[in-house]
Amino acid sequence: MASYEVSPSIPPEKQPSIGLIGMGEMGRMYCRRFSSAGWAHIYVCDRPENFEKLQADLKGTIPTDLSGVTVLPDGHLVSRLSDIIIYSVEAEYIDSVVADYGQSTKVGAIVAGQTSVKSPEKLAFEKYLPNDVHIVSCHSLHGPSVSTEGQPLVLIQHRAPDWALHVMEDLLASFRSRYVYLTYEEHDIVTANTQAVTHAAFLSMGTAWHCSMSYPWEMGQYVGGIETVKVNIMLRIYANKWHVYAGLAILNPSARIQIDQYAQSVTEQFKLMITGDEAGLRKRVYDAKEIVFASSAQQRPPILLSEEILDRFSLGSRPQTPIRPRANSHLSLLAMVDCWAALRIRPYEHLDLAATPIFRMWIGVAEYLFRSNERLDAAVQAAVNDVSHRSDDLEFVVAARGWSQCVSFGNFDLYRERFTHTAKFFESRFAEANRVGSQMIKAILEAAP
Ligand SMILES: NC(=O)C1=CN([C@@H]2O[C@H](COP(=O)(O)OP(=O)(O)OC[C@H]3O[C@@H](n4cnc5c(N)ncnc54)[C@H](OP(=O)(O)O)[C@@H]3O)[C@@H](O)[C@H]2O)C=CC1
Ligand SMILES: O=C(O)C(=O)Cc1ccc(O)cc1
Repeated sequence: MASYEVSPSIPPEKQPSIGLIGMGEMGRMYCRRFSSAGWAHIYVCDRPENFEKLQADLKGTIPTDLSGVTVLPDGHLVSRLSDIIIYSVEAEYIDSVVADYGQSTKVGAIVAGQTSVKSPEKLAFEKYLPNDVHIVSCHSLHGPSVSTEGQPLVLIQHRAPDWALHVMEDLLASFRSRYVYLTYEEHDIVTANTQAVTHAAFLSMGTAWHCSMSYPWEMGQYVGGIETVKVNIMLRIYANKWHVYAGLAILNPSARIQIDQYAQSVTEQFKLMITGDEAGLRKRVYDAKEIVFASSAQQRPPILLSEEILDRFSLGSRPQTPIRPRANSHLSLLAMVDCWAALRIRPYEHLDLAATPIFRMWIGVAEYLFRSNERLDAAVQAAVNDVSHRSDDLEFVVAARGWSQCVSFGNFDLYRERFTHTAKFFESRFAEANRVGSQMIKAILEAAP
């Protein structure tokens, strides 16, 4: 394929053909977007054994939207026919899938991967793709149910001339996403800082609540304001596919360092709490605040809406008479900022460049606590002096260390067990959480400056 105008408005016979290998959540989302943008030749496949089911699914659910789409039995057929190919398969399998289909790639085609972690994808593409095809990879930095509009979309021009990058830009233009140009290596460092460590915090919350056998928002406690954000995002993550989180944590060489530091920050702060070292904890918290928030936060409007507006997205029934929040140790947040400080991670730089919606909200929650010395002092006070938080905090320490150990062992089976075990505990709440969580994310993103 040579350079040419790429737009769904040119005659169909002049349009490039698009191939999608892997028709799970992300593959289907891309397929729907390409089809409704008017691209005329879209070839898609999943595993061969899913061929009939995929045909039925695409017919049954949205018949009118999916014009231009042809379902094929496997990736060889897609690869032979397509000028631009996007692999959207599990990170764990990218090597074997590209090993199978890579040799069938059409001469001169452009190949991309949607994988959340790029190190294995890069190796697989370099190893198995013929030299006469171009590599321009991509990564939409949001989940399949979030609108693509305005969200960061990473483009990686790896083994390709400039015209091939422009073809990808034109192909994806209808998404109205914001392109972020990175190398493969930069991508993995940024996403370790933003996604992997953030997920570790939310996964730990879920594990801790599961181990306490509690749905905190149904226990008559105050779960409004920033607690609402924590609960909604935790549920959103456990409602997603386990392999997405396992892949980006285990296969990203940088992520282990971040996740390990988070567990260490949690543990060290907890030790200050239980030894009654209020001055030590306060110093540690304020030192971290100075490093992470000193300049950036004060000049920006807050990310989150007011606590009252966040209350609207609370799960469960709301009490007649509002319960005021009890002071909380906020261990998960104190440790997040401690971890950013220890690793010299600058969350606001990532926010501007390549933040996922979840990372944006997580900074928002941390910022809410750290912007106010009054709230921060209350958290430190409660952490050291109010023993009623101890059992929750202890569960959180154990959970954070467990996730860190699991990732450092690189064990996908253990990760799946841990994830699905807790996901089951929360399963009956996913539908409501997805509905309310989507509204919350939309409201927060729309309010973003
Ligand atoms: N979900 C998310 O929020 C995001 C995910 N991503 C990334 O996108 C990729 C896909 O994720 P997602 O769509 O969520 O995951 P899904 O599990 O929903 O989709 C992956 C699909 O690829 C299929 N597949 C596996 N092997 C093959 C093969 N040999 N040929 C064709 N299809 C195959 C899988 O089949 P089977 O299930 O049978 O294995 C599955 O249907 C992952 O790398 C993920 O990290 C990126 C951004 C956001
Ligand atoms: O926003 C998040 O962190 C999510 O959990 C959704 C997500 C998951 C995987 C990606 O590669 C990109 C986005």
